[in-house]
Amino acid sequence: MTDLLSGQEPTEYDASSIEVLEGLEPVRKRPGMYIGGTDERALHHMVAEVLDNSMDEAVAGHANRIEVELNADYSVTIRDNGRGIPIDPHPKFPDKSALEVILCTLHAGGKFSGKAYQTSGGLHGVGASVVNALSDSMVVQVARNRELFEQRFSRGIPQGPVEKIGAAPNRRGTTVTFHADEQIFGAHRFKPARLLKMVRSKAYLFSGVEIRWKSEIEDGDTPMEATFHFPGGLADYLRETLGKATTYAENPFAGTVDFQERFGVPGKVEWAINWTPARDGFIQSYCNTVPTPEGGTHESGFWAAILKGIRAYGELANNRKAKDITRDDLITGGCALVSCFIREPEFVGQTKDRLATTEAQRLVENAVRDHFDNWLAADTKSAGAILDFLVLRAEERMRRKQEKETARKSATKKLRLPGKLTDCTSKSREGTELFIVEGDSAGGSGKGARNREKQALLPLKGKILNVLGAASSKLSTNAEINDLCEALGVGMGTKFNLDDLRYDKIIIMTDADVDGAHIASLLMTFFFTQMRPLIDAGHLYLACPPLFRLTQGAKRVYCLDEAEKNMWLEKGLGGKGKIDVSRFKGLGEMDAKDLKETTMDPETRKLIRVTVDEDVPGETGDLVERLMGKKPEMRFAYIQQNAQFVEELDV
Ligand SMILES: Nc1ncnc2c1ncn2[C@@H]1O[C@H](COP(=O)(O)OP(=O)(O)OP(=O)(O)O)[C@@H](O)[C@H]1O
Ligand SMILES: [Mg+2]
Ligand SMILES: [Mg+2]
Repeated sequence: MTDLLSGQEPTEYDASSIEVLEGLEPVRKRPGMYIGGTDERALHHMVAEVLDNSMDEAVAGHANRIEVELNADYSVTIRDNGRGIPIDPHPKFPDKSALEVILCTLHAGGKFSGKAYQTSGGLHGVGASVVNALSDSMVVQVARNRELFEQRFSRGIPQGPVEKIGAAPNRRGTTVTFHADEQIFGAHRFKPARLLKMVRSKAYLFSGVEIRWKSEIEDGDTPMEATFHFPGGLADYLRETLGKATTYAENPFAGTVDFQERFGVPGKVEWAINWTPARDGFIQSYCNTVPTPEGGTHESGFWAAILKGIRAYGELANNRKAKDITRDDLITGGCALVSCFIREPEFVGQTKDRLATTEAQRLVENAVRDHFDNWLAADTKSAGAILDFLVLRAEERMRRKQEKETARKSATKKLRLPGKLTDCTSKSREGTELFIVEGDSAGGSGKGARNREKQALLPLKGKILNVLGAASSKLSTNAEINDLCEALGVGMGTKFNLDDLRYDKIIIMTDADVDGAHIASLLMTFFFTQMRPLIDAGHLYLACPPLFRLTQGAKRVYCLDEAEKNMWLEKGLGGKGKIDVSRFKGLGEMDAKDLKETTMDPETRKLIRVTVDEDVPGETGDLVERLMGKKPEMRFAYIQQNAQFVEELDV
């Protein structure tokens, strides 16, 4: 089709069509980057992306009904009665409809400026196009101006232009039907129960929408048809979640505050919380109806309001012990739902797991605080019960800490600690972390980067490699292994006792290269064979050091791998000038500040909890393989899979 030689006008083969192909290719190559993997969770996330777009349309006030249908062939249809995706030619690509640009181009969307949407879950302009790229068939129908249009795609490639297929006198909106590509997702299939749960929670999050569910596939007692509309919002959601459990407050503390009315900025927050002796506490938070399983600023704002409120109430009630209540006591004891809507939210990571917008903290805290004070004052019976319950929890926690402290003190007295251990100063195990680092150089910047009170460092020499896989008789005579055991305060194999463990988190921090992955996998194998309960109790973690630092003017980002780097290069950081790429060869090359920010500081780092999946035979072997593999996306896939383990609750 090139035409310089033939002298013909290049008509179809123009720059824009090239961009479309390049645009979606990385999505199929590295689905993990865009949809968090190729596993069951990622598959279900495909529905979330399309549903989120309809929810955005509803929250913006343009739709009040959404239908979600799981069809017999496992394709999914999502229909809304919103404005309909625009189908007129796109100003930048005049030979294409906006619909095609949206579905075939990354970072094309109507939610960047806040003109068409005020507080949307969508913000990257990638969701719909990613689903399109990963579907072997996608059909989009748009009813606009009394006419019905349709365009078909396969694996992100249009199968023809957008066409008018009929009249639509009484209807408007968008209908998307997609079938996930088995080349990408293999044998994973949609689970009706899981989809239903997602659909219901969306309906709870926005009372202005009615969501209809229909499934042609049976799944236990999951209904084949249902209609969800919850005018009671989160308060009802919480009541339903808690079921018959007795609660300290008869009615949950629940409410909603419009930021526009209160603070003059767009958005709102809705919340519901109650306390019960019947179960452990939990919090499920959302921003613009997108679940944020890792929390973030809206959650911290919420807890800050509750904490200050309860302490102030304790003071009023002359309960001196109220001041001992900490945020942890609240979190472990309270059952909470928080949903905020803000403009241009900033999330950490591609899958929007944690909210980063700093302003949200202040907005939510201020909004909730007044209401909480009033609520406590108005219902002194509930308030008293909650206060007593929380004080009790605080006392219990302090007693446990005291016990542990004495245990640790006597343990440390008996113990000889290895000379190269840089220990933390905290006297109790609670909240402490041991970073196992590779070599002395990384140890150097680690010392500057750590939090002295809570974070300890143990450098291990490379030669430990030779013995980690060995039988335990050989292990026990090895000096490096002995140092490791002494630092941890535990023995190996049958001599292992979890109660003696001197730290809360054991974090393997190796270079983000093949050697590093090798050492990490050997260490994991060691823990798996010699100290298995430590893994099962959730104490073992992997640090995630970045591979690259990109700077553009004043903007700076760190990238975990090549794919993420390429994504940023393509997208730009939003700063001025050219993008400068520097590659970290090893942890030792990073200065303390960078190391802290990217890898060690609990506020900004990312950690992977190491888990053992019982259902998958040979999982550890496989895991070692994957971590040792040269491909960064393998590592990423592993990260995502573990994330799934933690987040199962928050579909
Ligand atoms: N159901 C819909 N109704 C109306 N417009 C839609 C609908 N679905 C998608 N769009 C339009 O298509 C654009 C692109 O959607 P896409 O999901 O790709 O990105 P996004 O929602 O902007 O951001 P994100 O990648 O975070 O989801 C949206 O910004 C919106 O303008
Ligand atoms: Mg979207
Ligand atoms: Mg898009």
